[in-house]
Amino acid sequence: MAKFICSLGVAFSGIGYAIRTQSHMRVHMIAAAAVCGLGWLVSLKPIEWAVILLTIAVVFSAEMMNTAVEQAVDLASPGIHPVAKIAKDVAAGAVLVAAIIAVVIGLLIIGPPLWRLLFA
Ligand SMILES: Nc1ncnc2c1ncn2[C@@H]1O[C@H](COP(=O)(O)OP(=O)(O)OP(=O)(O)O)[C@@H](O)[C@H]1O
Repeated sequence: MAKFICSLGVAFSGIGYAIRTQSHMRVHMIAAAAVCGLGWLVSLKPIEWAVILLTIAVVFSAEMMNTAVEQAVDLASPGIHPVAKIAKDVAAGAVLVAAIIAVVIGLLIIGPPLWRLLFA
């Protein structure tokens, strides 16, 4: 049990580090809060909330994995190296893919009811 609590502690510490140091992480959090607010406004169904929350989790996780890759690469290769560049660029690409898909999912799920609420 103590080991589990310790693992939770280090995981929360990792989340805190990402929020404190990564401006993109804070942008994702603001976007997630805005999406949740809009979801509440249009009264999403439980399954729609599930998809939105899963999407938010994927984006947050991708950003945190990107941060982990950046730190590991800086530790392993403090100098400029083409392989270090590839590792960081691919990790950043993963965040971009997740963020683009998240925007598409948000538009598909929240777009139609929001449109009706505003213009119908
Ligand atoms: N050691 C390196 N060798 C070669 N290129 C690097 C190296 N470190 C960073 N780069 C290049 O600079 C880019 C930015 O790297 P950096 O570590 O500054 O990330 P960042 O801008 O802090 O990313 P984020 O904004 O997500 O935190 C990388 O995607 C890569 O193209």
